[in-house]
Amino acid sequence: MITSADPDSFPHSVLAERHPALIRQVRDAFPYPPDRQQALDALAAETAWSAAGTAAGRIAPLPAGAHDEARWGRWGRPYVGQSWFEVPFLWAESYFYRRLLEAVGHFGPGPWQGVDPFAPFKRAELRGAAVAEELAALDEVPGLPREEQDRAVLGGALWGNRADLGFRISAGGGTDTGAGTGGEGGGGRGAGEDARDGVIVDDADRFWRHLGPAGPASTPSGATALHLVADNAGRELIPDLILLDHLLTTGRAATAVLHVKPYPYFVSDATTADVVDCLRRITEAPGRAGRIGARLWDAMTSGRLAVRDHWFFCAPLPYAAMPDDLRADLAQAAVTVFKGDLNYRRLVGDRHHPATTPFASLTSYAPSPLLALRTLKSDVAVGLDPDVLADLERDGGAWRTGGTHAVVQFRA
Ligand SMILES: O=P(O)(O)OC[C@@]1(O)O[C@H](CO)[C@@H](O)[C@@H]1O
Repeated sequence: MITSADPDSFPHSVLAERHPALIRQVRDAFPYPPDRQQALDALAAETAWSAAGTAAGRIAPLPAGAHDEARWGRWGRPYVGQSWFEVPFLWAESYFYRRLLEAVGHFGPGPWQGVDPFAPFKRAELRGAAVAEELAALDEVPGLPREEQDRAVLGGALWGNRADLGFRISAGGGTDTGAGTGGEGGGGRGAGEDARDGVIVDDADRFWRHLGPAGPASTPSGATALHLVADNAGRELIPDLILLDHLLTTGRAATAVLHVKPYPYFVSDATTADVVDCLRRITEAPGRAGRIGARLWDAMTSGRLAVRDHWFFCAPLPYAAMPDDLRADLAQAAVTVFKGDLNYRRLVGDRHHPATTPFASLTSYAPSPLLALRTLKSDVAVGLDPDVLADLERDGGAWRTGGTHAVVQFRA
């Protein structure tokens, strides 16, 4: 199990550096009243790594009466009272976001109920020049041969995962709330970069073959719905929505389901409000993007594209432990696409797996065929060819955590 105990490890840097920076940024982005500021300060003190090289505080429970107190009570029983740095990394991060929302009053009651503390960063990114450029580039896609169109939309969704705002806090870019300038650094791929560069496992052809040219009815199960478990909003969710439009309009899927988070999470993870903001941004764009936006809007209003926000998507648990209702929902999918690093950690288990462990064996519990689209931003790596792994190790560098490499992994 991965923890943050080793001071030289990536998880340690997330807890000791990324989380305090995030608390400061959220505090600066809103005119919170004194009680909310004090709650943020208390969280910063509890979660800090002290100058003496030890954990400053111990994990506190949720306040009595919190709407999800029972659930977090169960999930946190082994960990409350311990050091944040000794418990599983996945649990610590997930609980940190839950506590941050508590501190800003997101769950109410009170005037800050429902206010997304990460909204200023997400909005700045949507207003940025990078999004405008990426939307304008869609005008060129219809001129490409069909296979290249497939590759372009899948590559957009894959590399869009590099544009996550939490990742940017430690990549040195910080987040930004300034109109027109937000979210320019550390984003997706630049013009002229081949979407296949840096892809260390590429099962894209198997995915397209599975869906079949004749449409979703030709998948082995006959299922016709494509499910996508979203990750970040903004520069990641826009290409995800474009991928869904592509799958619907080319007949690869009859319907689509987009799974989002029930509350703000991991800085920029998408909620229903973010889907609406992104859809509006696409719809308002000139050219082909605007037409795609209008189609997606129709698909949502007609029910061909559904949005769901199951509570399990913010749970600190691996997907192997998904509840029966979510399992039954995903079982209807021709394919479920899992986006991003955190979903990947939950898919295969947040553990120090040998990197050549087969992806299919670790995900055999999943109720439908699945495709993982992930840029590597944490230590977990599986399903690698031994030669590829040897090359990566020889080159050195932070290939596991730097967002420079990606995987497209399919399990039928
Ligand atoms: O799921 P995402 O958005 O691709 O990545 C989330 C992430 O940035 O957050 C964690 C650290 O906070 C890392 O596991 C991972 O790099």
